[in-house]
Amino acid sequence: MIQVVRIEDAVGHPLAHDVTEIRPGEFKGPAFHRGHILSCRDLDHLRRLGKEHLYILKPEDDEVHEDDAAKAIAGALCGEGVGWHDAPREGKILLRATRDGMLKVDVTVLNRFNVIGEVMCATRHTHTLVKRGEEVAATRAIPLLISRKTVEAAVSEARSAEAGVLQVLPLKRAEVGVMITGSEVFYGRIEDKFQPIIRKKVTDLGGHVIDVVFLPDDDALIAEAALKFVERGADIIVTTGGMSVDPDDRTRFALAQAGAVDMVYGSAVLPGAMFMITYLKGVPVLGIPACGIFAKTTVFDLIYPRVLTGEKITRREIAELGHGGLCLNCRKCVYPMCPFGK
Ligand SMILES: Nc1nc2c(c(=O)[nH]1)N[C@H]1C(S)=C(S)[C@@H](COP(=O)(O)OP(=O)(O)OC[C@H]3O[C@@H](n4cnc5c(N)ncnc54)[C@H](O)[C@@H]3O)O[C@H]1N2
Ligand code: MOO
Repeated sequence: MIQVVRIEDAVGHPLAHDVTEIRPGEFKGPAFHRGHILSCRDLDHLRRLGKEHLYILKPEDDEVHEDDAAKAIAGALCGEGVGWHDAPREGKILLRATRDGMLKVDVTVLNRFNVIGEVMCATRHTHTLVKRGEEVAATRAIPLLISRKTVEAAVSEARSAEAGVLQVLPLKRAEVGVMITGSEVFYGRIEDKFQPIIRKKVTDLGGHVIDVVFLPDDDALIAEAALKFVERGADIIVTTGGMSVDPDDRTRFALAQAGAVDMVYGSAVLPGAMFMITYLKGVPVLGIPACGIFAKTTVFDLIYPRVLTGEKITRREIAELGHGGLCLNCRKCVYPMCPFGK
């Protein structure tokens, strides 16, 4: 139950909720905290905040205070690698990464949770790379007193996500084998431009390049080199070039001959329509088309971190990249602070 009283009559009573003050460009936050015992000295301050009345709360059994609702739903939303340590502020809880890694949001369950009404959770995009301590989401109840049934429905919806609606998955420090294909590079007709690009992308995400091998457009040699990397214990193999439509583009055929399975060739992303991912004796092999030497960011940057979390990439995961998968080729690339891959 909520009772309204004039602020003068609330003196000596605890505040029912945080009272917000906003001074543009200067401050936004609680001027008074829930539980603060109101004194005469507070009255002018409250009037400056536009408050002439306050609530006295007497929650019924079937009602929950916003702070308690926020704690219940936050607990239900968090999976591994996500948590919070601060008390609710103005009824809201900020959820943070408790380790470095990739934020994974169960968007389907998040949408079902937010459709319930009277509760909300706003998140960063799924698959964003985050550092320990960074904000990943925030959640709260909308009313000051919310029905217990609604909180229970929200908690149960959030828990329907097996691993939690929000997780931060650690990235494997991968040992990566790199195969640079193309007879023009192998025979020295042109200088290789791929090696430094791949090395940087691998090391930036904590990986180590085992070796870089150069190969002509020859099925048998490409197949043999890939199998050798598997034998040498590579966690991931990256191949470059030879991914499009001419007869010398052999990489995907060579890998199939080597025994690679679950191959997805072609992606709903530009740059990177000619991308390939396949699995050779369980080792993911990522084929980067030659656009990777021209464009700073490609489908590789979207998929590679996911592979480092151990996610199995199928046609479905590649297809889902189509929405938001068009890079605008900005003069100065600011990825990931742009719509690409979101
Ligand atoms: N008629 C069509 N042409 C192209 C298509 C298509 O569908 N129809 N796809 C285009 C797309 S999309 C891309 S991306 C590229 C993909 O090319 P490939 O991965 O097959 O690359 P290559 O044919 O082997 O080489 C293309 C170009 O890049 C140079 N290259 C390759 N590797 C290196 C390297 N390590 N260092 C320096 N330069 C490299 C190569 O010499 C060629 O000039 O195809 C489009 N074309
Ligand atoms: O694989 Mo290519 O992007 O579509 O240039």
